[in-house]
Amino acid sequence: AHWSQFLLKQLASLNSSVQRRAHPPMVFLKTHRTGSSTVQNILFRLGERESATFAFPSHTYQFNYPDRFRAAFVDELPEGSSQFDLLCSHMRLDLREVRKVMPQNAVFITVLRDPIKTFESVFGYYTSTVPAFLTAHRAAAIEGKSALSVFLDSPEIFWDPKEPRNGLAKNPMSFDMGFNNQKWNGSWPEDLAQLEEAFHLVMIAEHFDESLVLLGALLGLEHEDLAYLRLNVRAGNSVTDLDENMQAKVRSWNVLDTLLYDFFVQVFWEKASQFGMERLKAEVERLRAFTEDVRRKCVSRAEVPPGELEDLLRPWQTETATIVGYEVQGNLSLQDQGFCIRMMLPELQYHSEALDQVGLNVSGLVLANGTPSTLHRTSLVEIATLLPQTVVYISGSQPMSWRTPNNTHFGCFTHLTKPFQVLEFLLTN
Ligand SMILES: Nc1ncnc2c1ncn2[C@@H]1O[C@H](COP(=O)(O)OS(=O)(=O)O)[C@@H](OP(=O)(O)O)[C@H]1O
Repeated sequence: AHWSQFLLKQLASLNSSVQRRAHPPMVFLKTHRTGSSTVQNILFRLGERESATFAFPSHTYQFNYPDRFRAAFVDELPEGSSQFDLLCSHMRLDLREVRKVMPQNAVFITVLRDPIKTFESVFGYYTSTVPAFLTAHRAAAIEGKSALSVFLDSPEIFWDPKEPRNGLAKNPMSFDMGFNNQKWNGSWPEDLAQLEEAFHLVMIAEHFDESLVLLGALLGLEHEDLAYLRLNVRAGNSVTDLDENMQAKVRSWNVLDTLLYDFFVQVFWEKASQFGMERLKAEVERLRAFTEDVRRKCVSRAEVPPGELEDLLRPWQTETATIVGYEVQGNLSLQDQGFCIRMMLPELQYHSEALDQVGLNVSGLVLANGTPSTLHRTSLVEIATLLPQTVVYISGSQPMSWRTPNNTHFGCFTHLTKPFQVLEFLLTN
């Protein structure tokens, strides 16, 4: 309740100084395990501050992944908005469908990471949701070996290309970008050329700060907009060190991702040289100095294990990976607190606690009058505290989400430690 109240206050001050968007609309293709949550957090903050209209998925926090994106996956345009300004949730790209939703002048951005690091991270993080990985994990447990090395010894044994949930099991970045990720085919060069044309900037995780400077130049952003904390980081003991032999195996299993990455690294340096290499270097130094100050101001402790984090600041964990987070400094002014917390707020909490509060503010007033009819998207916790009588049920296919019976309101189980207790509470009240 404490945090929610705080965020509500923040919202009130936000609403009183609504700033219109000064940037072109934007699509950020959120690729998996590439640093994309860090970029998304920058965009969430920007969009929130400028009262952008987000194109959010109508269910949970991603667009029916791993299905290919369809315009129908997007929630309705809110009343009073003439267009979507920002789309930045996980999806498997379909350019034509995205263009149906976003304005014509939308800027397209994504981020790619070294394919070896990406695959190691995807494997470690999504072991239990990708069937190919899970089977290898079980086989390895019997043999007492590392799951990744068992998988890489003979990936084809574990990988059923017809199983849609195996999308991330081979060339995960190519999969997210909408390619046929199974094998090279004749349409690859053409698809790649099309992507190069469509994307104004493909950020490179290994040159993250350089990427941010280019992003800033593209969108006219200040250092304050670009300061960031690395989000969604695995604890050291969840990361598998790969020797050269393993690295070679990862590379050959993910040869399309290697092609994709190498191609866009080259495109990246072309953009950088158009910007000016000396200028880029100087800007990166300034951005780093500024970001260092912000970090000192905001963070009292980094790499905090999940068990020691506030619910609000605890990142989503998977069965096989521990994700660490941050503790916020005490003694900050309310405004600084709002800024710092947003910078460390994990994706799911940002969705449910900050962005959906635009609706909550309205509903808060409406609730006071006892008519919940305009209650907008909000978190289950808020509903539980504010409106214990509301009948909320869990939609069968999405165990992480809930919605009201008339389908007008939904949310995600995000920072709840014991979601089912809350559900029980709701049902018995
Ligand atoms: N700024 C920056 N630069 C480079 N790398 C970064 C950055 N921020 C996050 N990370 C690393 O990216 C991994 C998390 O990626 P995502 O947020 O895209 O993951 S997710 O698919 O949304 O779960 C995760 O990688 P691993 O720790 O190797 O798993 C993060 O450590």
